[in-house]
Amino acid sequence: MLKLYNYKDLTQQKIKELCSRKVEDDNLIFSRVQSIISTVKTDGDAALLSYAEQFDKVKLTSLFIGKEELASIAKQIPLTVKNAIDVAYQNIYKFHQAQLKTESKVETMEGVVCWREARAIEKVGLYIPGGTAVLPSTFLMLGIPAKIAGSKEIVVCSPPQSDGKINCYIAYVATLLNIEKVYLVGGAQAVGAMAFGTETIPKIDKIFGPGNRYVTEAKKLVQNTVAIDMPAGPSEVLVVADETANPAFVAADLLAQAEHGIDSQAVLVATSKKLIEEVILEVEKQLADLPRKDIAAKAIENSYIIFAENLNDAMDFSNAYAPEHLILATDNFEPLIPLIINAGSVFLGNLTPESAGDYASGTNHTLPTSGFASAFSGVSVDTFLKKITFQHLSAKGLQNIGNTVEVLAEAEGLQAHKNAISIRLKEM
Ligand SMILES: NC(=O)c1ccc[n+]([C@@H]2O[C@H](COP(=O)([O-])OP(=O)(O)OC[C@H]3O[C@@H](n4cnc5c(N)ncnc54)[C@H](O)[C@@H]3O)[C@@H](O)[C@H]2O)c1
Ligand SMILES: N[C@H](CO)Cc1c[nH]c[nH+]1
Ligand SMILES: [Zn+2]
Repeated sequence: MLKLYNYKDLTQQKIKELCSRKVEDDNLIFSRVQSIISTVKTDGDAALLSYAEQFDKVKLTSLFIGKEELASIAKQIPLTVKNAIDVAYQNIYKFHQAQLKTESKVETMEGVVCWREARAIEKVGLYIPGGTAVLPSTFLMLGIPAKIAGSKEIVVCSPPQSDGKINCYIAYVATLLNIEKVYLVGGAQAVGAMAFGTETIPKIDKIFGPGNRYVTEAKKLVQNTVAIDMPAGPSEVLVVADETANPAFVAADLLAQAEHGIDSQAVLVATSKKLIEEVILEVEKQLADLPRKDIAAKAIENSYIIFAENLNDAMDFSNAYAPEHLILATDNFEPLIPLIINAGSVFLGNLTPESAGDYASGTNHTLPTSGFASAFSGVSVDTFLKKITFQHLSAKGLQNIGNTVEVLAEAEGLQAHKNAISIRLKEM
C-alpha cells in the first residue's frame, strides 16, 4: 500500500527520486508517440480513422460532430447535471473575466511612451480528455478563457465514444460555448492533427489541455511547430497536514486524484504520526467503495507518505516536489502561504477539497504536472493572449533618448542602428 518515509532520513538523492514521477516505460511512450505523430503528418485523416479503430475501438463514419447534431445530443442531458454545469460555468467565467486587465502607458523619459496591449491567439486547439472518463469540466476550463480572450477559431478534439459520437455533457458545453464542431479524435493523434492540420482538421497556433502520458508527450514533441499551454499530464496532489487535519478528509483528497489514472500520484506529508496511521486506514476503507478502485489502487501503489517533524520541513518537500495541487490540511494555513514557492493551485484549510477547484469554484483545473509547476502557471485568460508592446517618441522624446541609443549602437559596432537615430536628429 502507501510507502512511508521519514523526512529527516531522506538523502538529497532520495528526495530527487521521490519528486521525479519517473515511470518505467517512458522511452516506450516517447517512441510510440513519435511514430503516431509522423503518421498523422503524412497520412492525415486516414491515420486518424485508423487510430480511432486501434485505440478507441470504433469505426468512424465522420471525424466530427457539427453544430446541429451537438445541439440535438445536448438535449439528452439530465436537468441536475445541466444545472450544475451552468453554476460551474458562471463561477469559472466570473473568475476568468476578472483576469482581463488593461495595462497603463508608461512614460519612461519625457516624450518616450511605452505600453502593452493584449491580442487573442486567433487559432487555438482544445484537447478534452475522454479515455477513461469523459471530462466536460475540462471543456469549461479551456473554452471559457478562450472565449473571454477572444480567440476566433476554436478547434476542439476529444476521443469518440464506442458509438462514434460524444457524450451529452460534452455536447451541452459545446452549445454553451457556441462551438462549431467537436472532432472525434483523441490521444497523440489529436495533438498531431491540430499541430500539422489534416484534410478535415485545421492547423492551429497553440494547443491547450490536459491528457494522459500519450497526449502530454505529444504536446512536448510538437513544440517546434506550435505553441502549447504547458505539460499537463497525469493528475497529482500533495497534501501537507498537521494534527488538526481530518484523516477521512485527507484520504478522500488523496483518492480523488488517484482515481484519475493508474499513473496519477497522491502524496501526504504530515507532521503527526497518529494522523498518518489513521489516513492509511481511511484510504483502505474508502478505496474499497470506489467504482474506479482498480485504477485508484494502482495509483496509490505509486504514491507515498512522508513524516516530517515540522511544517517547515513539509513545505520544503512540497516546494521540491512542485505539485499540481497542494492542499494545506491544517487550521493554521495562513503562515504557510508565504512559504509556497512551487505549486499549480493551492487549497487552504480542512474545508477546501481539491474537487471544488476541479469543477466549480472558479479557478482553472488545467495545471502543470511532473514538477513543471516550478516554471509554468495553470491555464488562464493570459494563456490565450499575446502581449504586444508599443512605443511612441515625440520630438522631445527623440532628443531625450537619442544620445543614449547612439552611444550603445556604436558600442555594439552597429552603425546602421546609430544612423536611424542620427538621421532623424539632424532633421530637427
Ligand atoms: N494536469 C491536468 O490539468 C489534468 C486535468 C484533467 C485530467 N488530467 C489527466 O488527463 C488524463 C486523462 O487520461 P485518459 O486516458 O482518461 O484520456 P485521454 O483523452 O488523455 O487519452 C485517451 C487517448 O489516449 C490514447 N491511448 C490510450 N492508450 C494508448 C496506447 N497504448 N498507445 C497510444 N495511445 C493510447 C488513445 O488515443 C485514447 O483516445 C488523466 O491522466 C488525468 O489525470 C490532467
Ligand atoms: N483533477 C484534474 C486535474 O488534474 C481535473 C479534473 C477534471 N475532472 C475531475 N478532475
Ligand atoms: Zn480531479
